[in-house]
Amino acid sequence: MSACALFKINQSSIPGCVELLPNRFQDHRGAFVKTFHEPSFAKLGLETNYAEEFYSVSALGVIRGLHFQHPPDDQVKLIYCAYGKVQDAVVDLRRGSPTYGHYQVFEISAETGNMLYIPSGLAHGFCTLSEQATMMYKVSKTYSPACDSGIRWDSLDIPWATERPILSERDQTHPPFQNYRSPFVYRPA
Ligand SMILES: Cc1cn([C@H]2C[C@H](O)[C@@H](COP(=O)(O)OP(=O)(O)O[C@H]3O[C@@H](C)C(=O)[C@@H](O)[C@H]3O)O2)c(=O)[nH]c1=O
Repeated sequence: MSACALFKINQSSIPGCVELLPNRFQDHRGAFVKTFHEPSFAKLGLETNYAEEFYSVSALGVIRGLHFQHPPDDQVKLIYCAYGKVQDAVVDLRRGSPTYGHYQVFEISAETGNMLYIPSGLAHGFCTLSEQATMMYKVSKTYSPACDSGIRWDSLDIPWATERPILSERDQTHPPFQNYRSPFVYRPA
């Protein structure tokens, strides 16, 4: 684990993907958490330019994913859970990466306040573990329906918390990972 003044960093097994633990100021009113600080991100070598911010609200047992935007509108994502708890998963789609085709699973929760920094070239998805979960996103490129893509949530052996998830229609039609011809190429930092 490395640290800067505002964030502790846990490296994941997938190069470039890191878990951030922001400082949490707790008092008798509740908590105060800073989720983005440009100078700290710059010092940590993380993307500082975000083009959009959005959130989703999901019921227990929902899986959203596994999503990414392909080039030229590929995105870095910074995500956290503002309410509830999710099982989050990322998959490395970067050809030539030492972890190409590997996934990593994280538990992301409002209580822990942990965040995930997801570089371009990773597919992302999550399963809601609480009655409801609100997932917050900052992304480095705006939404591009033409580049918005996915691979099937169940095409790797990710140990999802549910076998019968609530899915969007679109998420039932993505190709499996094995059939996806990835345009992403790994570039070591
Ligand atoms: C992602 C997105 C969707 N939309 C629209 C399209 C659609 O009508 C509606 C819901 O879209 P989706 O079903 O794709 O929403 P959702 O399944 O929540 O998509 C998200 O999933 C997670 C796992 C991610 O990693 C995100 O980047 C994003 O892809 O919102 C936008 O207008 N802008 C956006 O940036």
